[in-house]
Amino acid sequence: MEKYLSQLNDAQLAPTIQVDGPMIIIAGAGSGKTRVLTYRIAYLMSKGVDSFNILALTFTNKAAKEMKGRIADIVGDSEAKNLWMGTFHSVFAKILRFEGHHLGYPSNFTIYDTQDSQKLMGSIIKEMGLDKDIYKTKQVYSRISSYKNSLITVKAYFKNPELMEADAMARRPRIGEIYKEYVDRCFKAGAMDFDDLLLRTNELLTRFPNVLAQYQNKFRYILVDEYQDTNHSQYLIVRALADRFQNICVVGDDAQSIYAFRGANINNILNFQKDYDDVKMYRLEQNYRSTKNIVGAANSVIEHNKTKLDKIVWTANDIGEKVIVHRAMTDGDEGRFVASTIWETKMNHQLQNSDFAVLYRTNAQSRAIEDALRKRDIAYRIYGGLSFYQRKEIKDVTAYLRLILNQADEEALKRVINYPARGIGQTTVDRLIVEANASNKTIYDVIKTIDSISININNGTKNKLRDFVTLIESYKVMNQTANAFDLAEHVTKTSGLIRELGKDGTPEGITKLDNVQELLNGIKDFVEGQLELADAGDSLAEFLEDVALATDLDADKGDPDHVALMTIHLAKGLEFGHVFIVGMEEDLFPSGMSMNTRSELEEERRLFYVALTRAEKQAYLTYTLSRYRWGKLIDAEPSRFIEEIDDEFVNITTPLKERFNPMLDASIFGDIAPNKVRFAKPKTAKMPKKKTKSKPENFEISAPKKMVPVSEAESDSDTLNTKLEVGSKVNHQRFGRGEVIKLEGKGADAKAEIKFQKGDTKKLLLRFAKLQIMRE
Ligand SMILES: Nc1ncnc2c1ncn2[C@@H]1O[C@H](COP(=O)(O)OP(=O)(O)OP(=O)(O)O)[C@@H](O)[C@H]1O
Ligand SMILES: [Mg+2]
Repeated sequence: MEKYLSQLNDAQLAPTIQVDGPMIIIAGAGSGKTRVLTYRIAYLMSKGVDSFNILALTFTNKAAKEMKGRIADIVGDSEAKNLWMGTFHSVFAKILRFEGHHLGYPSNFTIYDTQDSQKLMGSIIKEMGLDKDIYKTKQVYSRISSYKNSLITVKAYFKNPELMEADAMARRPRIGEIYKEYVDRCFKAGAMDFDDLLLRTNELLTRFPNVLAQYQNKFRYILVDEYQDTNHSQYLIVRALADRFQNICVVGDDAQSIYAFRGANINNILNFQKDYDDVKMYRLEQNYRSTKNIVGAANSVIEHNKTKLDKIVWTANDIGEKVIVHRAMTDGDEGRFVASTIWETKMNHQLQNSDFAVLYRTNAQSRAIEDALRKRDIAYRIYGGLSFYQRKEIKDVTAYLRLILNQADEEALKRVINYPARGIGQTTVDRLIVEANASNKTIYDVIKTIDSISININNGTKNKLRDFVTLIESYKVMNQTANAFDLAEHVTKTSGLIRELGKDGTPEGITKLDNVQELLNGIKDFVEGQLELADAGDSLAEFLEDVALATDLDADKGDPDHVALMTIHLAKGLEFGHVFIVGMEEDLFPSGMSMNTRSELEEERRLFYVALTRAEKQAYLTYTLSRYRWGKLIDAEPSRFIEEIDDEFVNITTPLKERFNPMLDASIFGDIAPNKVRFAKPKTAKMPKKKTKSKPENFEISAPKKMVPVSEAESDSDTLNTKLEVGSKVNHQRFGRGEVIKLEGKGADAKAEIKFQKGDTKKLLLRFAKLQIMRE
């Protein structure tokens, strides 16, 4: 048997080595679904399935990358490279590059990200003279997006009186017209938005049976992770592709379906058995990720949902610590609790920042946490905010690159036509747009033929427009021979972009310049990676596709040792040693907007289940008594979800006031970051060599000849005395036996430097070190 298969339990092994036919694995969090999917791919290849014939769809590009890396470890790099693996969006963007021409798209079509789409929608709303307070861009965008994901095309929309009526009732009777104009404009610009990547793939596979047959043959084995969160459009694509060979393996957990608000349909997983013949169903029950307490807590929560499949999740892992529930006064206090706990835990267990994650319901909650982490000098990273590639300076550079590839790209052109400023004003651009719409040409073509048309633009401006076209044409020429990096560097210099950013000497300006440099580095890496593959191909086009589909979760930028901050939605599928779920308050989590129906509330509960099950060792739940929301301090109440956890798995700590402790309270440090305090030279550097007079207060001594844990902070002070001295023999939970070589600090601040038998010397805060003292 292949060696890697021994890393699976029997229940996992069965679906892994089941080669043919439709199959579904429904199992709880942390039970190895993703591992099975990964190993199954390696197994298929070992059984002679050609790597070119396998398609694996994951929830994030990061997950695909990790999976591919793992498979490469088993089957070797060169084979793993042939696998088609990625998110629905990235895989189908790739197919549309090859096949989009059937639908009238150029192979170099642009992908509009959400920002581009919303900008275009905003300008259409403006051009149509609609009230922007009623036709709010974001709302119109999400409405149209939901039509697209339900495969309601413009044509279908206008055939459906109910939809039209619903929009009219919502005081937006002209949504249909906006929809039509938006679709036309994207098409004319040679652009697809995110929803198009699925909608057009569906259109392609439905309208062109030959194309469908070709991809059915190619993807003989299809695997889908996180199947519970597929939407209707994704569902149809998978069904169509798997229809011929029916070698489809989907894995998921109905209890982790959390994207209904974005069109995910839980019925896709519930009805899978009806969709195919002879579906093999597998269940995994053993959780390998979390402690018994975490698994127990998560199970007891999800029990409260009525709509669910019955599942068993158990673990053979340690019992671990109970889930800690902490009450804070305000969101500021909550942040300080998180930061100080991370700091102490790191110190006492010699952990990394990357062992911690802070999860929240809404992005707005990150600010208080960030402030507190910054004060303590703890490196963190926010995932899912504005991604690197969505920053203005980066979008400006990529807009030039997009325009070089596709001059029809309206959003790219509008971005750079007067940036850096070259005297082409908004009025001119508006006139160009009107002319382009009237003559059904692209804006770029209008400019190119500016001499032969009648347009109200003065000669001076016409010259500037001509210069702009000449500049872009010169880049196009360069693109035929130069690689993407050389081209991009040339563009940033000669377009005046770098000069423009350089004028701004503020720290923000400098950061922007650094970001542009970082982008260039990224392009360089990309190009070099491609050269390695001996596939220099159309490197610019591929780079831009990666950029358009990159989410912030995918970018591995900066110091990897950081605390991860993200919404729970984004944390799906991930795992961390220690997880803080903050803002456990009614109206926030569950969200105030999701308490009207049982199904909404149950989705919130599933979200909480996802959050809890990210933790391996320790989960913390925090709530506040009052919190700033919408600019006001409002009273908060603990979330109902806290009470839903069985008592045996939680430890509801005493209120903050009673826990007051100078060591933990950031205010006592003023501006000094505590981790600097930690490294500062102690004032009491010269400790007596032998019997020390200093008595760390919070320290309890064990009975003679017995190993007794030293109590923690809350110990009764009467029992706190110490005979601990230099030379004492101690035992530490993690580091084992050692000898005290130095003592310093007093009271809550007392530390001991201990030389452990394993060779390390560590300085530990006695208050939390849980030392056991060996007395002879
Ligand atoms: N048989 C096993 N032996 C040891 N570790 C395992 C085994 N199966 C899974 N694991 C580990 O347990 C953790 C959870 O596995 P995995 O991420 O595959 O679970 P999952 O079911 O996909 O979870 P989620 O529902 O959160 O996506 C991972 O760290 C994985 O490496
Ligand atoms: Mg998984």
